[in-house]
Amino acid sequence: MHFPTTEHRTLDAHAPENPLTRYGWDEGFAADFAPYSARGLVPARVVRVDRGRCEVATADGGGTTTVPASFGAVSTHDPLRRVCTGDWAALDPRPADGAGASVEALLPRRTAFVRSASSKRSDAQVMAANADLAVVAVSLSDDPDTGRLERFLALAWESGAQPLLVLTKSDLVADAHHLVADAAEAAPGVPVFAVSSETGEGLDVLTAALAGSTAVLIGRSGAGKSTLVNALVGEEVQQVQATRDADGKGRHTTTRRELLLLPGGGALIDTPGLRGVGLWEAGAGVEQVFSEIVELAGDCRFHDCGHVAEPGCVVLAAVEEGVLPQRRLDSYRKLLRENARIAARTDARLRAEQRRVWKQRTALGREIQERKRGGSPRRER
Ligand SMILES: Nc1nc2c(ncn2[C@@H]2O[C@H](COP(=O)(O)OP(=O)(O)OP(=O)(O)O)[C@@H](O)[C@H]2O)c(=O)[nH]1
Ligand SMILES: [Zn+2]
Repeated sequence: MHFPTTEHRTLDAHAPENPLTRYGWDEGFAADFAPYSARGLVPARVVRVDRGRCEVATADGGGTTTVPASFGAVSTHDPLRRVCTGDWAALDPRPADGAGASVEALLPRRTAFVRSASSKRSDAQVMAANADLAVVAVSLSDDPDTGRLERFLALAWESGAQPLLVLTKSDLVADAHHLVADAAEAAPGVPVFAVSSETGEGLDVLTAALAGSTAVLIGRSGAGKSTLVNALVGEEVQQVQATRDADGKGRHTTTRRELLLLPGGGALIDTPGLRGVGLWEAGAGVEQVFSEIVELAGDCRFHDCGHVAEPGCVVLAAVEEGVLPQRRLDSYRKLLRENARIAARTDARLRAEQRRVWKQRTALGREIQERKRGGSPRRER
């Protein structure tokens, strides 16, 4: 049978698929969105944030729209509440005042990949929202740095997404098998893939693992992330992207921290190479990375055992018996300490913020008192 393409569409018995399904829209998000639908708002996925503007994909038309990244009545200084790539936004497509479309609210994030913005400051930075998978890319050609891998995995777990470990550049090593085994030891509960973007080895398996999910790709600079993204996205999608540009020029470079659709299904959020990653309140993530130690620790005599020299310490016994590598225990302690330091810094920041709010309130209180006494307020608020 042969149908002309247009007729084929109208004859199709199935309801047309919501274009946002490709972007990860599902029943759960639809349920969260119901109150916004009632207000005439439409769902949109943030595919890119850049200098106060964000690019969003909506259900109508094949393209994306650029709207201001700020939202809500109150502008917030809390970085965790800023629009970020992967967010689901409630968009007002046609505000009454005739202004352009705007973001009115964000759906609650299922997951958030957060790191501290710099090692010196206690700022959090959300790199990606609503990723189902957190793909940690590590090059097989680099000297293995298990400590760094464990740190990346702690962040990945902490995001709430399921971590995957992708060992890149497999074409550069003769025997990847033992390297894969070493990495797997540091990554309990994490599926491990060895791939080469050069030869294509392992890409089909990875493509299948990513299908139907939103994944965020993280890893240090030079790990081969861009090359992997290009290999996974392929020529075809780049062209689709190019033709949908309004000016018809198209983009030929991959913009970092952009949500890209994969031809095999699913979406991928690329992030810029992280020279180092600071943990951000990653206590739960650290416990996940060292789940075998946490499990052992449940049998230590003291429930607050530090696994240093305590009697009846099952963790130390496991090291003694050669079941648990000493390196793993050292690494665990190191990341716990680092996380505690960051938590303390965050507390200090919160205290400072509370002081500021308290000062404002006192000033406001004074103003009200003065007004009651008939004095004029000292400043407009
Ligand atoms: N042989 C080989 N080289 C690769 C492979 N993947 C990436 N490379 C090379 O590794 C280098 C770094 O790759 P990129 O893709 O730029 O790494 P990146 O992780 O995106 O780095 P940043 O952009 O700094 O975050 C480049 O010279 C790539 O050509 C691979 O599978 N095999
Ligand atoms: Zn112990």
